[in-house]
Amino acid sequence: MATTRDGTTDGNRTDGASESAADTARQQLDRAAAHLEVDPGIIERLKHPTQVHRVSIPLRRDDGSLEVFTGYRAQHDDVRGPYKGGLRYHPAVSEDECVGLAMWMTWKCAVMDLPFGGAKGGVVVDPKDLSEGERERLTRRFAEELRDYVGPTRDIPAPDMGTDAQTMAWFMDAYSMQEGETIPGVVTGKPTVLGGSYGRDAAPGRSVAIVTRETVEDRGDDLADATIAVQGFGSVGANAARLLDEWGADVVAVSDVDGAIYDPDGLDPQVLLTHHEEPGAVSGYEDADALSNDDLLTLDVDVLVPAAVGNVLTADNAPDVRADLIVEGANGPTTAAADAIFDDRGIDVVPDILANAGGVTVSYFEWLQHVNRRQWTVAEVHEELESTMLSAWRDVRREVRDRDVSWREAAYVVALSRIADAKTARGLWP
Ligand SMILES: NC(=O)C1=CN([C@@H]2O[C@H](COP(=O)(O)OP(=O)(O)OC[C@H]3O[C@@H](n4cnc5c(N)ncnc54)[C@H](OP(=O)(O)O)[C@@H]3O)[C@@H](O)[C@H]2O)C=CC1
Ligand SMILES: O=C(O)CCC(=O)C(=O)O
Repeated sequence: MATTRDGTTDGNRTDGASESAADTARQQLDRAAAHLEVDPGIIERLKHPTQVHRVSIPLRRDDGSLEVFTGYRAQHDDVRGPYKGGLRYHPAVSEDECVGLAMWMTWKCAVMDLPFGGAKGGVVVDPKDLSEGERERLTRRFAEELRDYVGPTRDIPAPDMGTDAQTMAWFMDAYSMQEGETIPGVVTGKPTVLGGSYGRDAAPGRSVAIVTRETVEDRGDDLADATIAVQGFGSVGANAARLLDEWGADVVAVSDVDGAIYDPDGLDPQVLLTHHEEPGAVSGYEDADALSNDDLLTLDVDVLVPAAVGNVLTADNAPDVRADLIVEGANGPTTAAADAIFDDRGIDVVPDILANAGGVTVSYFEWLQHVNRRQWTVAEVHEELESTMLSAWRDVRREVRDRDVSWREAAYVVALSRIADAKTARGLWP
């Protein structure tokens, strides 16, 4: 059983809630399927991953001792293209969490109309407890253990929580050494010197900001008048907060794993540093009020952006949430029970599979750049991302209006229709 950084010991949870990521994903699938005429066999099939690989990763620690870590790669569905999804290093990683996250990747790639399926993996480890050398050795051994299951046309990992471009470079190098040739296409989210795309690091946060801007304006409000609370000031949260601030919104609260800071007059996310930039900088910040991560979620703000871990919005705190709009930066921050409460309370929740999809979208751009052997400028990446996000956001909004359903159901309707059509066209799918 894993011990999480916040002290809980439930192997499937990051917050001790009773709904696992796979439970949530299956309940969301059932709710959305009710709006579509899809063969029930296809829906049943989509409740199960195609394969889950569990590997043991021996690591020689710097002090000479040997520790064995557990890693997973869940491959959910590949009807539309190779499996695609990140690798997470976090103490609460579990098989069940990887399965739920892999399911969300399948819908995310379909809602963005990308030619990929869904996968997710990770290692049960707190990367902050490892030296850089230990992280490199762990990643190389993980890549060796996954060698038979990944590849540019099979399954393409990318960064997620606790991993970054450097992790992808080590993974790509270890895989390439085993294969006997350089194979950059085995991962995306690489450093740009190895064929990575400009703008990939900031892309999930950028898409959260774009989706927030569009949805706020669609509700008839002005982004410049909006107050925003962001849970998690890491890759997704900090990039979203900085862009929203640049576009005129007031980011009044942000947090890291140790707690939140709040200033009703607005923080300056441009000067606040992430843990990666300076460890402890957010919770150690002194010119704002200190709050708990739980308190941040119930602040009286216009927009709440949960951008840290899963299952933070539950049946327990959903009745106390005061935001009018929730935009999911993290994967799976809202349990199905909380979703139903938000529905009843008229609080719109723009789902993860649309909001944070900028990451996998720029991963797709990286793949295109690799195939064409031409690197795009950051301006080209931003322009393409903006237009791809707007097109997906409009597809989903059309379903929200036409079917009078929630944003999550609408996004699932778009995704599921495309997946079901692909399964039907390929034929004999069972
Ligand atoms: N990176 C990517 O490409 C993508 C990530 N996502 C999702 O976004 C979420 C965040 O990922 P990412 O930004 O990459 O991760 P990072 O590790 O860069 O940042 C995570 C942030 O959340 C904080 N945090 C960690 N644990 C907790 C906790 N228990 N309670 C509150 N805050 C916590 C961290 O604090 P501290 O700084 O102290 O560590 C950090 O500020 C995840 O759900 C991930 O799956 C979605 C799409 C793409
Ligand atoms: O870029 C990718 O392939 C995957 C990103 C990811 O893991 C996610 O969107 O949750």
